[in-house]
Amino acid sequence: MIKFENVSKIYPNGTKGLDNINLEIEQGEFVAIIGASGAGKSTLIRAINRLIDITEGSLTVNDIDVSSLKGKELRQFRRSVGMIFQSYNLVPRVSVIRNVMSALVPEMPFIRVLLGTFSQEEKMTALKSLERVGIADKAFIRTDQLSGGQQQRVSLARTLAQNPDVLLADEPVAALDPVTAERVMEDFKHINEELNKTVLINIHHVELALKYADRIIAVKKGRVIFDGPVAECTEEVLADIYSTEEGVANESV
Ligand SMILES: Nc1ncnc2c1ncn2[C@@H]1O[C@H](COP(=O)(O)OP(=O)(O)OP(=O)(O)O)[C@@H](O)[C@H]1O
Repeated sequence: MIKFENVSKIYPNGTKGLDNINLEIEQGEFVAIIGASGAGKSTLIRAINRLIDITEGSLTVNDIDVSSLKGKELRQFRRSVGMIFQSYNLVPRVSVIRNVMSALVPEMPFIRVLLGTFSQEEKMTALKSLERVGIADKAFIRTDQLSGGQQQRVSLARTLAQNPDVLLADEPVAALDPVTAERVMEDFKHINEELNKTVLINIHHVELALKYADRIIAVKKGRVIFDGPVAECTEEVLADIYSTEEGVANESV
């Protein structure tokens, strides 16, 4: 379980990124975090694997106090809470399978990703992860020869290969065309349902959030202003989420 208790984040310049967040997310949930630009979505998701430090409150993942982790413990923890970024973060000039295998060896030196040898078992694990997202046939192709959607699926396979309990994704489909974005969301859904991984996606596309997630958490000015099942996230709720003092923001629903 991921548990936020009275969590706030104040950035060094005084901006309040999170303002007294209280949340409980059970293992196996598929949660979409929505909200206007600057609402605090990235801050919330990045706090979970300590890419940012919270300034108040308590944040635990499976009873581990995230704020207290250091060094090796933190690195180990990050293997159980995988992160997928909008920009894929892959090594472009090596094969797809090498990118995936790099997740299997903690702190693998870059040179081993490029040139190193991998065991048969490592290869099989990587291939299984690629199969899970439907691109095992691309395993031996250079990563930079794949489309954006395929690269995002490699990134997903790489994270899966480290066998995390939780998958965090920060705008994973923002750079993709609508059809490819749906395909990647379907991959997340299968992984969530078949492997019981918790999935937390921070996403601008409300229609994708409503289609694939089970639970919606909406943030505004660092606060949770809606938390409930998709069915309860009505037009009125959405209008409130994206409303500004001047009216409904253009980028909204
Ligand atoms: N490193 C930082 N230093 C200072 N303020 C920051 C920093 N990162 C984010 N903020 C501020 O914290 C608030 C929340 O930002 P955050 O990036 O979490 O929002 P978001 O909902 O993810 O936005 P977007 O959808 O545009 O990515 C914003 O006011 C932002 O300007």
